[in-house]
This record gives sequence, structure tokens and C-alpha cells, in this order.
Amino acid sequence: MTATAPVITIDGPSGAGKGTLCKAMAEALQWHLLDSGAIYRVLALAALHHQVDIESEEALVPIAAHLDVRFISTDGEMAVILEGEDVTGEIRTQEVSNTASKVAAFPRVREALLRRQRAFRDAPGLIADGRDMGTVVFPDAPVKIFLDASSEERAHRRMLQLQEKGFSVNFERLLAEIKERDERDRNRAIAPLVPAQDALVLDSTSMSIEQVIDTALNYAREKLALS
Ligand SMILES: Nc1ncnc2c1ncn2[C@@H]1O[C@H](COP(=O)(O)OP(=O)(O)O)[C@@H](O)[C@H]1O
Ligand SMILES: Nc1ccn([C@@H]2O[C@H](COP(=O)(O)OP(=O)(O)O)[C@@H](O)[C@H]2O)c(=O)n1
Repeated sequence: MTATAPVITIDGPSGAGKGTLCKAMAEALQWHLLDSGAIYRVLALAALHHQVDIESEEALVPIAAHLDVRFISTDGEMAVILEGEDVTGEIRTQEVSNTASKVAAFPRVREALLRRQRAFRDAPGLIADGRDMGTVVFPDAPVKIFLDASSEERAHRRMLQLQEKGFSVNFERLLAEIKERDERDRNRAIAPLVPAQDALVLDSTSMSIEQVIDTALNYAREKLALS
């Protein structure tokens, strides 16, 4: 029965380093990985492709319920396939990021994606990356981490990341968009971005990637041995 497989939840705002940490933890523990943000991004892209009104919950719910998305892992990299098309790069644009955070605020859209996310729980365990992994999707997870960093640091990290991919980006615009998205994610009525009561809150502002990975892995190993 897969429902008993342990889950490590990593929640936090954009650019805190969740994706980096989750990938490293999944590799270290040889566990499965759920990038729940990618699901919201794919939904946003599907809505944009099909010219669906992204302000209409009514119109978005059927798309969420029938989303034809697959994740294919090759050589440690995750490809995201929407309706047979590789959209791995396309879902990372700023337009899709902003649209994802808008469609994610609708309760019935979130409800329609719940079961799909829970289906990733499988032996030997799951690392779940998102905003509400520890609070809503896997509230019984034995290990929960809330990864944070200052908004300036997160915008700076995102700028470097986008520049590395060849995009030209404006820091002030990126910072404003990150703050706007945080605001929407933190203040929505359903599944807001908030640390679970039993989460370890890690502020990575002045931590290196290696320090974050070491701290999280030590914490997880200790908790899993105890539970
Ligand atoms: N502790 C850290 N210090 C510096 N850069 C980091 C740190 N953690 C992650 N990064 C870098 O910041 C960028 C955003 O990280 P990512 O894991 O995509 O964040 P998130 O998934 O939370 O949006 C990546 O380029 C990553 O390499
Ligand atoms: N579990 C989740 C994951 C993402 N999301 C939404 O999806 C958007 C994109 O998520 P993401 O994790 O890919 O974003 P980044 O942290 O990579 O910027 C977020 O801004 C949230 O609005 C959510 O509502 N719940």
C-alpha cells in the first residue's frame, strides 16, 4: 500500500532554493520527486494555449481535471510533457510563472489537482516541493521543511539563473514580480503559503546550497530514524 510511504515536504516562496534542495535530497535518498509547482505551471500553459479565460474558475476546472501531463526523468533531469509536447523550458517563463500563481488561487482548481499530487507518494519515499505540501497535500508527512530567504536574495538568485539560461532580465522587475507572486500565494483564501506548524523553518539567505542540503538531510535522517 503506497499511502504509507514516507514524505518529506519542502515548501517556501519562489527562489528560496526548493527545487535545488529537493533534487539533491531525492538523489541522496533515492526517493521519488514531486514538483507540484510544475503542475500549476503546466495548467497555466494549457490555459494559455487553449485561450481559456484565466480569471474564470469555471473554465479552468475541467482543464485541471483532465490535464494531460507527464514527467519523464532522464539522466537526473526532469522533462515535462504536456499533451505529448515537451514544455520543460516553456513553463519557466515569467508569463507562465505569473499565470500559474493566478490559477493556483482558485479552490476548485486546487481540489482538482489534489489526487494527482497524492498519487506521487510511493515507496521508498517522496520528496514533495511546493507551497502547501506540508499543510494540505501531505499533512501527515513525517518531515516538513519550510525554506525561506529574503525577497532580494531570491530575486538575485532567480536573475542569475535566468541569465545563465540566456534570458536578459531586469532585477527591479524580477523583484517586483516575486513580491507580487508571494503576496498572492501568502494571502489567498485556500492553501496559503505558510509554514506547517510542525515544519522546520530554514532561512537560507546567508547559507550556501551545500549548507542547506546538509542541514535538511541531517534533519530528515534524524526525524525518520525516530519516527
Ligand atoms: N542557498 C543558495 N545560495 C545561492 N543560490 C542558491 C541557493 N539555493 C538555490 N540557489 C540558486 O537559486 C536559484 C533558484 O533556486 P530554485 O531551487 O530553483 O528555487 P525554488 O525552487 O525555490 O524557486 C537556482 O539557480 C539555484 O541554483
Ligand atoms: N504546491 C503549490 C506549488 C505551486 N503553486 C503555485 O504555482 C506557482 C509556481 O510554483 P513554482 O514552485 O514552480 O514556482 P517557483 O518557486 O519555481 O518560482 C507558485 O507561485 C504558486 O502560486 C501552488 O499554489 N501550490
